[in-house]
Amino acid sequence: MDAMGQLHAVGGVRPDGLDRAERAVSALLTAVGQDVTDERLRDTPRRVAESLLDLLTARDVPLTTFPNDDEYSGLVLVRDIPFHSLCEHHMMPFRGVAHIGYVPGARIVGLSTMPRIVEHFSRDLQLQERLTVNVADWMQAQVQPRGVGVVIEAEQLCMSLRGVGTPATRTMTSAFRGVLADAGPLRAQFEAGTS
Ligand SMILES: Nc1nc2c(ncn2[C@@H]2O[C@H](COP(=O)(O)OP(=O)(O)OP(=O)(O)O)[C@@H](O)[C@H]2O)c(=O)[nH]1
Ligand SMILES: [Zn+2]
Repeated sequence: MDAMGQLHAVGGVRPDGLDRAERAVSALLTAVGQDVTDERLRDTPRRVAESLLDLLTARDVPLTTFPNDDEYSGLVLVRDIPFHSLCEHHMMPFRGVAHIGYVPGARIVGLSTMPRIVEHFSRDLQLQERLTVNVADWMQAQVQPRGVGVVIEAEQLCMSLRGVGTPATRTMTSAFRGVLADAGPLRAQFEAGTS
């Protein structure tokens, strides 16, 4: 992160990264019994390598804020931000929605920042809990609001499609900072707006 609060890629392609990833996927598929010389799988290692590098390469997030000249002191809640990420245990997707609320201090933040910051931290091998905390801490550090609340509701496909096998089970995680960390009218408004 630079002095302007802009975030830069956490993943990314090294010069020979794509070729090495493609060879590694080819070896992996062979090891699990697939015939990668068959025409139908011939391009699959390249596609998988490109997909992974795409999913794991974060994009920069410009930080756009404006002076809070009107002294807005209520809750700003951006809800139902769709996202998907990859779990760090199985590299299977988890996906759902994020709700981000904040109470402005001296500055208000451009609303499109919220989906962008969720996407930024989603492009990594993640845990739902860490993703939630990453977003809350970034908002608190960069926007310096009076308070922040982040709730994420997601389905972990590693639980739905394999392992315990519970499709449609959703996990909710939350992180609260500043005035939203304590019980009170603003927190109650956040809870009402996200339920
Ligand atoms: N806390 C947390 N756990 C997660 C997340 N994503 C996946 N998990 C869990 O991580 C655990 C990994 O368990 P392990 O026993 O090491 O791996 P496993 O044998 O593949 O486990 P199962 O998924 O239960 O079959 C499982 O309980 C998953 O449900 C997440 O975002 N947060
Ligand atoms: Zn998993």
